[in-house]
Amino acid sequence: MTVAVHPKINQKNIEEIIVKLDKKKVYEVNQLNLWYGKDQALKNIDLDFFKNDVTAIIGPSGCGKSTFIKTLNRMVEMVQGVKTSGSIIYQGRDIFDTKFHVEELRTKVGMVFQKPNPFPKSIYENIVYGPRIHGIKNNKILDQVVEKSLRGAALWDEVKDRLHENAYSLSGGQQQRLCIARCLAVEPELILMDEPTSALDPKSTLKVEELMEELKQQYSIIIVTHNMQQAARISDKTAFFLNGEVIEYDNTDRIFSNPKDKRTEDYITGRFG
Ligand SMILES: Nc1ncnc2c1ncn2[C@@H]1O[C@H](COP(=O)(O)OP(=O)(O)OP(=O)(O)O)[C@@H](O)[C@H]1O
Repeated sequence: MTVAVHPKINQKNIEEIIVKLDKKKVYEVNQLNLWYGKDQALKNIDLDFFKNDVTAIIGPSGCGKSTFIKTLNRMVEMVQGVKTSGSIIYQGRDIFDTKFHVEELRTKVGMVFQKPNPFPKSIYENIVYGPRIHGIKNNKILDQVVEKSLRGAALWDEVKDRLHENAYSLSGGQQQRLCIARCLAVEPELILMDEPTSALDPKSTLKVEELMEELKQQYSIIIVTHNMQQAARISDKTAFFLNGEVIEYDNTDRIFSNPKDKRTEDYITGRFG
């Protein structure tokens, strides 16, 4: 028996279709628009993010990368005069639905910022802060959370003998991994990272990148980065933003080897940005 196959379907895209069907969507962004007062910063964004993928958001300064990532956990609403339209579905639930409390969303979706921002407390207290808020009081359990989170952030071996020292005594790269550990301590499902290595030296950057490889086994990660090599090294998918729009979204190897849009090509080859 012969099976009729559409001429545009070949072995390669059959494999891609199977992978897509297999992968669970974590976020579905539909026709998202965002305005700061009268200025529109995001325009008609349609993007799907998949479980256990690292997705990189790239684009020139001011194109809306940070605004977009801060919309995913509703942090952008802290800015006065912000208006949005469209929908963002997280694991089947509309994040703008009043029944989906923002605290619950931010527990499921952790965030790591550009500059390491530990609390002015001990390493230990930084990690247990979130779990304590969630009602964990038992010291033995908190000790376990601290060890597990620091191991998860590849920092345990470096700090296990100084857990009660102030977090500010750590190097910048260690502080950033502490912030990742603090994020892991509340057991998120997905981690948003806004240029997490831009304030770090190359050695610490490499450590955080290696850590992301580990983390993606368990978490989905969406990362904003200015660093094209970093996007190419660590991500499965890449979205290229320009002037608040998504110009191209595809598998990272395709974006970097064979972009469809001339503007993507110009950006990744350094012609602007
Ligand atoms: N709090 C704010 N109030 C008003 N406008 C803002 C605010 N934050 C960002 N914008 C504007 O929104 C647009 C997108 O900015 P955004 O910071 O999201 O870009 P970006 O791509 O992350 O830039 P960069 O790479 O420089 O961090 C810019 O025009 C910026 O001026």
